[in-house]
Amino acid sequence: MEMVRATGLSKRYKNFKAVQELSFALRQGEVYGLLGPNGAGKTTTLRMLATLLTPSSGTATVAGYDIRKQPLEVRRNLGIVNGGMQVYERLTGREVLEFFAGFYGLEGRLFRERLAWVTELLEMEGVLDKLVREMSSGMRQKVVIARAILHQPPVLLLDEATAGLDVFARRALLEFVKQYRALGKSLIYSTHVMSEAEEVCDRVGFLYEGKLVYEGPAGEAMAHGGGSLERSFIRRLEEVATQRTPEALRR
Ligand SMILES: Nc1ncnc2c1ncn2[C@@H]1O[C@H](COP(=O)(O)OP(=O)(O)OP(=O)(O)O)[C@@H](O)[C@H]1O
Repeated sequence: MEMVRATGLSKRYKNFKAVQELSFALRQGEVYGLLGPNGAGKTTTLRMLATLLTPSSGTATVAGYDIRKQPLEVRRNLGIVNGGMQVYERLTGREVLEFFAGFYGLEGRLFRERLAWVTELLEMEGVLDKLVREMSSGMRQKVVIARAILHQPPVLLLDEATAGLDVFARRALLEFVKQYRALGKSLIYSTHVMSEAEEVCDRVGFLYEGKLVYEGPAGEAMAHGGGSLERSFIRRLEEVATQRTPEALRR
């Protein structure tokens, strides 16, 4: 089953084409790596899927719901972790989660059950009663992820989720990705860190200047780079860049 289906998804900022005619699918129970260098259009793509940005053309479905016509249903079925770890500095982890749970109508016993669920899944016992302003980056990131999955969305979008994390927090994040997938959930994992993609992604798409220039199973992509996803990625992007360069400049 397809949990996300993008069809000709595009975003223009004035005359600049940030995302061009993107078509791809996220299947149930897989981690799809959206891989691209800075500025390739990863964040723009994920924000459109999460109904935080309106596409210029094209559309997508999330869990079968159209992002343009059914944004509320889309939001109910999706969680997104993007753009830093800003959370309310003066609240404790528990208070942050209680606040967000309200948006999903999770109260009383249901909230306590979900809190127990995320606490165990993310190993965040020590974080709940700490003030956000006293938390490390890794602890903050756990709160950010916890708030994105309190409603147990079938689709989770992670945008450069390991940026700024130390080795332990990064490891915890990667293990969480695998565990969330093991629950039958579907994830889009955006990154430019190829070693992370090698570890957690089932399929990958290479995004370059707003276009999908390669898509395939992670193993196949690695094989194109002699066993290295990084080599495969660089090779493909160089190929595309060369094709684009006028003949005269190539000589
Ligand atoms: N609001 C905006 N107005 C104009 N241009 C924008 C806007 N937001 C993004 N862009 C441009 O669109 C392109 C794609 O940006 P986007 O943030 O989606 O890339 P990204 O792949 O997530 O990169 P990064 O890894 O650096 O976050 C970039 O060239 C960026 O400068």
